[in-house]
Amino acid sequence: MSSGSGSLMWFRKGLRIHDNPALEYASKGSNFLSNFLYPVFVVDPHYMKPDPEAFSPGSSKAGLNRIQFLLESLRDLDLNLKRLGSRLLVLKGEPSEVLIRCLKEWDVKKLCFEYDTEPYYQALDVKVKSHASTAGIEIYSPVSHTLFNPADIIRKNGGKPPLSYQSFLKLAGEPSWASSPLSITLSSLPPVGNTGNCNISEVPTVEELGYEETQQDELSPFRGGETEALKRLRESIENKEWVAKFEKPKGDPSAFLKPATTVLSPYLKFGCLSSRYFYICLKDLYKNVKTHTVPPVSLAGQLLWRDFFYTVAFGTPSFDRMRGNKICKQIPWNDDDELLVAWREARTGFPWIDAIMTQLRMWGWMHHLARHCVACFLTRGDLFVHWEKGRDVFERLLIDSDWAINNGNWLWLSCSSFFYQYNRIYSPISFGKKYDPNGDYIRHFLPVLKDMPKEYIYEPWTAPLSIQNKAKCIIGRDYPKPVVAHDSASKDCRRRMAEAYALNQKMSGMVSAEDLRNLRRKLEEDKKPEVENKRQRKLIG
Ligand SMILES: Cc1cc2nc3c(=O)[nH]c(=O)nc-3n(C[C@H](O)[C@H](O)[C@H](O)COP(=O)(O)OP(=O)(O)OC[C@H]3O[C@@H](n4cnc5c(N)ncnc54)[C@H](O)[C@@H]3O)c2cc1C
Repeated sequence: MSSGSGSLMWFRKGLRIHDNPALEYASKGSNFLSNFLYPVFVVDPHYMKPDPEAFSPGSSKAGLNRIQFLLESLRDLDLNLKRLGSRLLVLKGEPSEVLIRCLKEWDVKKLCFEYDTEPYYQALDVKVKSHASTAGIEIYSPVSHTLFNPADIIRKNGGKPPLSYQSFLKLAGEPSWASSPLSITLSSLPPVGNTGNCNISEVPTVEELGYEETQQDELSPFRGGETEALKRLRESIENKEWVAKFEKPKGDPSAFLKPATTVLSPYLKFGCLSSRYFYICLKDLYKNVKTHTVPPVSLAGQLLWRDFFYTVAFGTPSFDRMRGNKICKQIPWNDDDELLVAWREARTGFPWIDAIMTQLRMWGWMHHLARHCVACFLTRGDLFVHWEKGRDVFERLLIDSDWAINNGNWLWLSCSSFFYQYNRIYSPISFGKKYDPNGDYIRHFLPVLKDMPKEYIYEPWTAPLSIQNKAKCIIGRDYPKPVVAHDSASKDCRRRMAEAYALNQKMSGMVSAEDLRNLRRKLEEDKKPEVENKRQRKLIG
C-alpha cells in the first residue's frame, strides 16, 4: 500500500495532454487527499498478441505499423507528462484485472478515464466501474473523443440513431462546448505516488511485444504522438485557402508524396489530437476567410462524418456484423478465401488495386477514395467477398483503424447500409487512370511494374510479350494475371446484388436463419454466370 492516496488517470485512447478533461479532473487536488496522480496505460494482449492466427484470412489483431504508432504515441505522452512533473506508468495484462489491482494497491480515491463507446471498452468499463463503486472510489468518465455525446443525439432522436448524415446534422446542431474556450494546456501535474508491488515498465519496444521490426520493406512515414499531431494540424491549417476550399470527395487518391487530405486520422483514432480542438481551429479559420465549403464536403464536415458513424455505431446492436444487424442488408457473399487472400496480399493482377493494398500494408494509410476502390472491388464490385473479411484486414493493417468508422464505411461501400446504389461500381482500371495517367503511384508501390509503359500500366496483361520482356515484367510470372475479368465479374455482382436486394425487401429486414438459407439457395440455383466467371478466370489466370 502506498503512503498516500490519490487519483488514477487511465489512458486508453485520448493519448494527449491538451483538451483532456479526464486528466484535468484527475490532477485537481482536494483537502482530504494527499495529492498523488497515477497516469496509467495498460498494454492489452487483446489487441497486441501476434498469435499464429495473425495472418489467417480475416484476422484483426493490430499489425506492426499500428503498434509502432501506438508505442511512439505512448513515448511522446510519457515525455509530455514528464515535462509537467509526472510520468507514464505502463503495465501489461487484461486491463480490468490490472486496473483493479492498481486501485487496491495505491489506495486510489478517484478514477478518471475518457468515455469510450466501443463495445469492447463498454464491457471492460462495467467491470472496472463496478469494482470502483463498491470500493467507494469516485469515477469521472467524460465524453471527449468525439464532438458530441452519441447518447445525447440518440436520445434527441427518440432512442434511435439517425441513419442519414443530414438528419444527424439537424439533431446535433453546434456542440455545447464550442461557445466556451477549451482547456488546451496544463501547467503542472501532481507527483506520482509510490507504486508499491505493481509491475511498472517503460514503454515497450515492438520486439518486446512479439513483433518483428523487419516484416516489410517500407515503413509507415507517419510518426505517432501528440507533438507530431499538433505539428501536423498546424501545417494543415496554415494554408487557409486550402482549408477553405477543401472539398471531399474531390482530391487525388494517388497523391502519395503530398497526400490530398490531412492524414490526421491516426492521431484522432488514438486521441493524440482532440477532435474538438481540431474543430475549433477550423471554426476560427472559417471566420477569417471570405467563403468556405460546408458539410458534408468541408474539412469540418469530415469531423462530422466521424461523429455520425460513432453515433450510429453506438446505437446499433451488432453494428460490426451482417447477421442480427437491423440496418444491414443480408447478402449471400462468397466464402472465397482464395480471392480474399489475393486481394489482401496485393495479388489481384489489377495494378491500381494491388498498389493501394501495398500502400495499406506498408504505410497503414491510404486516401479515402483509394479505400473506396479496394472495398468496392472486394465486395459488390468484383469479388463478392463478405465485407466483414475486408473490414478485418483493414482493422489489422490501418494505423487509423477505428471500430465505428471502419465498420460504418465497409457497410457503406458494400451497399449493405447507408448507400444503396450498387450499380455504381469503381472500375479497377479507369478510375485511377483519371488521376494518374502515368501510373506513378503504381510504379512506387509496385516496383515490379516500374518500367511498364504508361499505355499498359493499368492493364499490363494486355501488353504484347515483347513489351513485357522490355519492361522486365512477364505477366503470370513476375506479376499476376487478373483474378477476374472485370466486365463479367461486375455484371455478375450487379445481378447478385439485385436479387439480394429484392429478397431483403420481401423480408423487410426481418431475416431469420431460414430466410437466409432460402436466399442462399435461390442464388445457388443460378450458378451459371458464376461458373462462366470461373471459366474466364481460368482463361485469364
Ligand atoms: C472502407 C473504408 C474504411 C475506412 N476505415 C477507416 C478507419 O478505420 N478509421 C478512420 O479514421 N477512417 C476510416 N475511413 C474513412 C476515411 O477514409 C479516413 O478517415 C480518411 O481517409 C483519413 O484521412 P485524413 O485524416 O487525411 O482525412 P481528412 O479528409 O483530412 O479528414 C479529417 C478527419 O475526418 C474524419 N473522416 C474523414 N472521412 C471520414 C469518413 N468517411 N468517415 C468518418 N470519418 C471521416 C477522419 O477522422 C479524418 O482524419 C474508411 C473509409 C473507407 C472507405
